[in-house]
Amino acid sequence: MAVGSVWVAARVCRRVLRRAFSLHKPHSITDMENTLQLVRNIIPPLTTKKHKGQDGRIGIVGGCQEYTGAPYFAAISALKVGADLSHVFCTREAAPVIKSYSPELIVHPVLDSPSAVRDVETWLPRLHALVVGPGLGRDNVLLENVKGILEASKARDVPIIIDADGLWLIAQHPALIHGYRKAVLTPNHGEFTRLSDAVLRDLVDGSDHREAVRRLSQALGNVTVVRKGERDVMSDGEHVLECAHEGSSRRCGGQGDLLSGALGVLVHWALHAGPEKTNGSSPLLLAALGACSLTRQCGHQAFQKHGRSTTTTDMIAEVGPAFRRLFET
Ligand SMILES: NC(=O)C1=CN([C@@H]2O[C@H](COP(=O)(O)OP(=O)(O)OC[C@H]3O[C@@H](n4cnc5c(N)ncnc54)[C@H](O)[C@@H]3O)[C@@H](O)[C@H]2O)[C@@H](O)CC1
Ligand SMILES: Nc1ncnc2c1ncn2[C@@H]1O[C@H](COP(=O)(O)OP(=O)(O)OP(=O)(O)O)[C@@H](O)[C@H]1O
Ligand SMILES: [Mg+2]
Repeated sequence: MAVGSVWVAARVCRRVLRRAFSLHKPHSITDMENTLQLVRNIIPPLTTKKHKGQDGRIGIVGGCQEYTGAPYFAAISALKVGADLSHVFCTREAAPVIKSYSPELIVHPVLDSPSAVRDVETWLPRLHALVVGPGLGRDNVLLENVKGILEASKARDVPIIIDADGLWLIAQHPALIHGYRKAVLTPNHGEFTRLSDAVLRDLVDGSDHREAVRRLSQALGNVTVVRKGERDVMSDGEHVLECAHEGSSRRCGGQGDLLSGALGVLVHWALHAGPEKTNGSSPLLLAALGACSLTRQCGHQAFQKHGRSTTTTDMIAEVGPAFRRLFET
């Protein structure tokens, strides 16, 4: 790209960011640009010196009789963002279906087995992050196994992203995640309401999303909470970030799964980058901001091409170009 067009791209990006991100207290435009620069800072360089796996080995826990698409969307998104290996831990009957969607994924048919916790535990030392919940369903046997997987992951200090039916489990047993500083919860509107009803004693002003998210995070012992919606609002109980990056008006299923898979990789990168790259900011909040802006950019680009017929598969095809546009120009 010519120097002139690099400059124009950077300027366009800065303008987009000015509109897109805001911090809890009024901050200058420079502050916002700095925040995006911190997201860029955590992205590992592509070099010839690495071995397979170094840029991320991500596990997805989910996939059952009813839902096979959600874990696929999360797992393939993790790969497309830049992870090297993506594992899916699902039920026996979901496994051949998920395998048939893509040869890129490593699929373990263990989630409904009596040895599920041990089976996943043997993989934990090799995983950089676990995304729990996409397409998990609400079967009690599976949820019991997931409780054990969460305990084993915490004991090993593995970063955990909890989404979808994983959040259903947390709403019933908040202690499972309370105070775990390497956890990120990604509720949609309904999931956020369910969690707040379960965890918060006093009512929160529903119109003040920032305060509602901050309060929920605090009540859960400062786990990072990302509330998805017209604007994505995220907090670690102390700081609040907001992402209103232009997305699309399509609300087809699976977009949250794309976000959770992308977040798995970005959380690993952010934690691995170290404090000198994140400049004292919460690595999990930076990862969340990155995943939200990327998902919305994918929606925007896919919608420009496909309009009303846009589906999550079209958005996944945009992950590469969207990533470049946001983080590599
Ligand atoms: N292709 C697939 O396999 C997909 C599977 N999915 C899975 O489907 C399962 C259920 O996820 P859902 O997101 O449908 O969760 P829910 O079953 O909690 O919600 C069902 C629907 O009810 C509505 N709703 C719920 N609570 C609401 C509230 N308080 N206010 C307004 N509307 C509310 C929402 O429209 C929501 O989509 C999860 O395992 C999820 O991962 C989704 O990820 C979509 C794609
Ligand atoms: N009203 C909206 N306007 C613009 N973007 C939105 C809106 N609602 C959600 N999004 C974006 O869509 C993405 C997925 O959020 P959504 O609330 O659809 O998740 P979800 O319901 O968990 O999805 P899934 O169907 O995968 O379970 C997020 O990046 C979010 O920013
Ligand atoms: Mg969801």
